[in-house]
Amino acid sequence: MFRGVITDIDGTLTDEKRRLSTAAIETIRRLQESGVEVVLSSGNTSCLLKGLCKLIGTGGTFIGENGGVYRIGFTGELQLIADRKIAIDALNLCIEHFQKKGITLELFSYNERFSDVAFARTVPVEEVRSLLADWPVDIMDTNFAIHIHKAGIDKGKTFQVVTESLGIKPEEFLAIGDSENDIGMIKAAGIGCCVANAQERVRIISDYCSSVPYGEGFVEIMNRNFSHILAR
Ligand SMILES: O=C(O)COP(=O)(O)O
Ligand SMILES: [Mg+2]
Repeated sequence: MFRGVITDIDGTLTDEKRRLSTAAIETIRRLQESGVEVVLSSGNTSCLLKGLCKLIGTGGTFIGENGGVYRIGFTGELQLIADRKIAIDALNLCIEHFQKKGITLELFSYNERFSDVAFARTVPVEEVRSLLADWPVDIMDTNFAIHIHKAGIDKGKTFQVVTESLGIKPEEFLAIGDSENDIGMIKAAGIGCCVANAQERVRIISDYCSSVPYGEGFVEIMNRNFSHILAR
């Protein structure tokens, strides 16, 4: 029986417009109140995640910026896994490169990030990847944004750090996501799941994929794995 759930947000708890599924929120609340530790794990910023933990009703632990930051519970201090100097240098190269083409990158929450940078998918991610091919950075396409961070930063690695603090083994967690930035945690958990709208490279490494997309897919997988709690 799983003691924890680590879940992605955009595309997993939300719909394609990033609107949170109310059914998913209700499911998370019932799991958390029944003693299952629900951890939010996202490319989003820590300030958004702090609010989501409180308003959804998790235990307060989250991973943000694709693994660049995390917090344990509601009282933990925000922890930084890596600073973002190299990410900013890489971003500046991209800004210059696309400006020459008359394209201005739309940055997401630049001032609220500590470890990565993120911008709108108005440019081909493969062009960003080839531009930065020799840089010590990782580029993540989450279907909602393009992220650049120091090489090696990953939700899966930070998940291992978080589980140690929580005293719950990674194999006692169910992980669920939709995009390439979730692959590390999906592989590291006891069971790795994805929603029906997941990228193909996520589906092929998942133990189980829901039959319906987005937040309803999350609920389907929770009902399947926590029926002893949710079927009541
Ligand atoms: O921040 C993003 O780009 C997507 O966020 P997610 O990791 O919760 O899907
Ligand atoms: Mg996602």
